[in-house]
Amino acid sequence: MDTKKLIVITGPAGSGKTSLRDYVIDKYHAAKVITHTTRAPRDGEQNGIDYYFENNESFNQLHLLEHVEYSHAKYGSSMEGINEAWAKNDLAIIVLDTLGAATYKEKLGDQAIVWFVQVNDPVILRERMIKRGDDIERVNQRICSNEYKRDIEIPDNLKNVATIIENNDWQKAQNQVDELIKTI
Ligand SMILES: Nc1ncnc2c1ncn2[C@@H]1O[C@H](COP(=O)(O)OP(=O)(O)OP(=O)(O)O)[C@@H](O)[C@H]1O
Ligand SMILES: Nc1nc2c(ncn2[C@@H]2O[C@H](COP(=O)(O)O)[C@@H](O)[C@H]2O)c(=O)[nH]1
Repeated sequence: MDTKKLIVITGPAGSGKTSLRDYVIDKYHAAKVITHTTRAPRDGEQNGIDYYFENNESFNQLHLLEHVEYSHAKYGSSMEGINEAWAKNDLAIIVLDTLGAATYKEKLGDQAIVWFVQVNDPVILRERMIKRGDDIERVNQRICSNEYKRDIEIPDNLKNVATIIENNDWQKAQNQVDELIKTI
């Protein structure tokens, strides 16, 4: 059995995927897989830490395992990125949209452990994004995007694959993650 595992965190924008990823990194020392995007950095985001920020030209030159468009920006991840993370720790972690999560499950099989983060009221998602400091126009544009609408609920192809993490309450979500980590 392969000892290297990849936790794939997916779910709606604002649900808390990145917060839970950082929790797993801080507490369990999982290695972060940094992905690439053409979207502009948010306040406080740093190149090479939060994302590799690309322009269209540099993005098109990357050798990616998968790539998607999400609310008018491009996102993509590479096998090199996964291997770099696995070189640091047998447990790696990546945040992806639901299309990417399905692709990883297909390509990595049991090595990919998929978690779908959700909240019980979508109104909370917008509030969290605004509170995070996101530009309101960009939040509104995102909410209108097909990708945002698609990822609000777990898609059929992930229903038998992903474990749902309820993130209405931060402490409860952390407790659920602690239990899940024990099963890996
Ligand atoms: N349980 C929670 N209760 C209240 N606020 C939360 C909770 N979990 C996360 N947050 C906050 O909500 C905001 C969005 O969280 P986060 O950035 O982790 O979401 P995300 O799913 O990664 O979003 P995106 O896909 O838009 O990048 C952050 O400001 C975070 O601190
Ligand atoms: N399929 C992929 N999805 C990715 C990748 N990197 C990030 N994401 C997902 O995109 C949306 C938007 O991200 P945001 O940081 O702008 O809020 C979100 O669902 C991310 O999980 C990737 O390389 N491939």
